[in-house]
Amino acid sequence: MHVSIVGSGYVGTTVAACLADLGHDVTNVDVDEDIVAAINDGESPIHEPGLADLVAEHAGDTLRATTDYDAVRETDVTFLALPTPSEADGAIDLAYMEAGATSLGEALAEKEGDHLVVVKSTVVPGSTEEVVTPAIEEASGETAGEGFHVAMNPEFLRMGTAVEDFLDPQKVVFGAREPAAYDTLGDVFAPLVEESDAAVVETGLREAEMIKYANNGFLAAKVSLINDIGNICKEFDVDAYEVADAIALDDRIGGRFLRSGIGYGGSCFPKDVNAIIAAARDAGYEPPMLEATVEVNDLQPERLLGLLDERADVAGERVAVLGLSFKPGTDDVRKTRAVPVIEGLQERGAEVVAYDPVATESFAEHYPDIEVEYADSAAEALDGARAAVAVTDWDEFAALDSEFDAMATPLVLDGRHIVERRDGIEYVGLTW
Ligand SMILES: NC(=O)c1ccc[n+]([C@@H]2O[C@H](COP(=O)([O-])OP(=O)(O)OC[C@H]3O[C@@H](n4cnc5c(N)ncnc54)[C@H](O)[C@@H]3O)[C@@H](O)[C@H]2O)c1
Ligand SMILES: O=c1ccn([C@@H]2O[C@H](COP(=O)(O)OP(=O)(O)O[C@H]3O[C@H](CO)[C@@H](O)[C@H](O)[C@H]3O)[C@@H](O)[C@H]2O)c(=O)[nH]1
Repeated sequence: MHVSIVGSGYVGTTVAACLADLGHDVTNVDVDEDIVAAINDGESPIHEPGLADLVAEHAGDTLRATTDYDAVRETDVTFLALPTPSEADGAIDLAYMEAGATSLGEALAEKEGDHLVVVKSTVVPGSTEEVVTPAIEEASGETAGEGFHVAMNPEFLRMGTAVEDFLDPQKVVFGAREPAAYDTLGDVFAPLVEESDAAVVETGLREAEMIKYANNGFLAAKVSLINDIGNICKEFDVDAYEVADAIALDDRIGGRFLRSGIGYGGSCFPKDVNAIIAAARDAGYEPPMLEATVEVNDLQPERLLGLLDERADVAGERVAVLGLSFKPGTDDVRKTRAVPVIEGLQERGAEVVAYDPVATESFAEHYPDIEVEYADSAAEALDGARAAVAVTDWDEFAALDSEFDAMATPLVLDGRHIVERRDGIEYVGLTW
């Protein structure tokens, strides 16, 4: 099939390269000329394991990119993989969706025959019908269900394992109103569904939109619940990881997402939980569980710094921060827990020296107002430090050993259950 993907960021590039790999002919449309040039040069514009190989293999053949929306007319289906950021109050900002839908509509105005538009971005219930569809109708002069059709297909891939997750999903969700839309989506995903054990969920547009928020809300709440339990554990000198391992044996609970610590970050959980809370409030419902999810998450960095305060006054002292990315395996620093930790340390007058195996550059670019010293290795960060705070569970932090000997005082606060306890360090876990 001929498929176009509008927006070529983390999701758009991954989906495009994977669909090309599954045998489709794919065109990426993006406003960013550097991204377009990179893809056409056979290079991935983002860092994701396996993606560079797929882009290199298919670019110039069944994968291409352009800034020209007219290219969508040569395709049967267009996925919108545009940003859906937060407004100041956490509500979803649909401006990129509206702009993209308008440009798409203008291009479709001159297309003969059917076209399926699929919202891939994470949007609150009603957005596809009430914002995206009218924008396309207005710009194209066509009516949804006649000149073009609309569907919603949320994405569940994770950063760091995006290619693997997209190609081997547990489910694919097709939201639509017309049987023909399910059929077309079925054709796009057929090679993937045949190769994986993915369940196919056919549902309505609003249900598909909500499934994405329910998925992320549930997982974020699971992290906050184990953090809440972990904070209780700490008060009673109980190891929350031993507790988690035991409750995980109950398959109604399951073992995933039970790692307590400094909380969730990233471009999805914080944004999506806040967006669905804001949408619920707007509709007249205050969701206490999701509000508590955010509250507990905001508490964790301060809990860790509180444990530091009980042991050391870091004013004027060098403190090492280990990890800047929001999780291991990525250089993504959006909503990383490193920010509240560094800010909290600086409020206490500490001189922060930070180290991350891959995310230093993106952190410095993303947070130009945060002034810290960046180290080239964990050993360099630890050298002369009064204390160390582990923020990201990079494997290499588990292997640290004699590096701690160079600290001024070997006080190690672990926010991720990653540092190995050893003789000679004062080890403090957040929930264990
Ligand atoms: N990143 C993830 O892990 C993930 C996973 C699942 C769902 N999502 C959702 O997918 C959506 C996209 O997220 P992302 O992380 O890929 O975003 P991103 O910021 O990485 O990429 C968005 C791309 O859209 C382009 N763009 C902006 N305006 C445009 C326009 N008018 N026309 C064409 N291109 C335009 C940007 O240049 C950028 O390349 C969001 O709704 C997000 O919540 C993200
Ligand atoms: O037991 C756990 C598991 C995760 N986390 C933290 O939770 C955050 C999110 O982790 P993860 O879900 O692995 O990363 P994302 O790439 O943000 O993926 C989430 O967000 C995506 C965007 O919506 C969805 O597509 C994915 O399904 C969903 O897992 C990170 O800060 C993790 O450190 C914990 O603290 N404890």
